[in-house]
Amino acid sequence: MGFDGVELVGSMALSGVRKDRELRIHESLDELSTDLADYIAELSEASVKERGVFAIALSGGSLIGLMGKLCEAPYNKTVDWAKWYIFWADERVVAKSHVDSNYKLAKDRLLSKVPIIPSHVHSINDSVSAEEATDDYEFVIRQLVKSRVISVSDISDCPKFDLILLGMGPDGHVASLFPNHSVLEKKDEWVTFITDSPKSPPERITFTLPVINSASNVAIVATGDSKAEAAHMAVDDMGSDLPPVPAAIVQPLKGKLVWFLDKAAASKLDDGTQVSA
Ligand SMILES: O=C(O)[C@H](O)[C@@H](O)[C@H](O)[C@H](O)COP(=O)(O)O
Repeated sequence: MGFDGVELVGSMALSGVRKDRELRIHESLDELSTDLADYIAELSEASVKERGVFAIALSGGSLIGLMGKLCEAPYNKTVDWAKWYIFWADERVVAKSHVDSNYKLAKDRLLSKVPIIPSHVHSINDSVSAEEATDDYEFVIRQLVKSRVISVSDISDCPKFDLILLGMGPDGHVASLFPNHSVLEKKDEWVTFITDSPKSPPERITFTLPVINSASNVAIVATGDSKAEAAHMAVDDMGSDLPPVPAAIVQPLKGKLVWFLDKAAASKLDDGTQVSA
């Protein structure tokens, strides 16, 4: 089966059809962090109950700091960490010990503080080229789909992660899918790479849009004034004249999309005054 559904989702964004997503807008970063931790813990519990495992993909940036409450009570004790399998929706092509590494960020701030099984942490190979690391990573994911650690989508031939967590840049990029970049057109691969990222560092590995849109759950977490315009362009109906920002094309085919925003990032939304309880 091809990726026709993903193309349909793309054209829905272009034609301005109202998108199916939940907005969670918070007064403070503290409230947002608590809600994000609750959301992740609930999805983990549901997935472990249903499948016995929880396959979660992380991104880099401020998202990881905002997940920090997961390391604290009650989550550090109540989450079934041994059932977590960790992946990266995108990674910078640098050594794992490099300050720019998304793996290092997650390890330092989150993974080293909770009892995750080290062999369940599927980071990207940092000792080969971007192209080889991409092939390696897709191979690893294919093996884990075969062994059902990751489900497979019934409507695309993509893996179906239980949760993909994305940050969003001020230009509306998610993972390493940048606006007006040919990486947005990649449909036949699960994982791809770029060597000309507008955000440093230039070499990056990323899930493709079909993989993101095949997940059971996708969350986009964006905070601060600098994200307000991109959030507006991604969340609100922009008509058909403008090319959609990458975050606007994140529309899970069958899964659920939740946006976590603070008031600053939501300040330009058509209904951005609605703060979550
Ligand atoms: O490796 C990366 O650079 C990311 O995965 C990228 O997609 C990030 O999530 C956004 O740029 C938002 O980052 P901030 O939340 O730090 O602005």
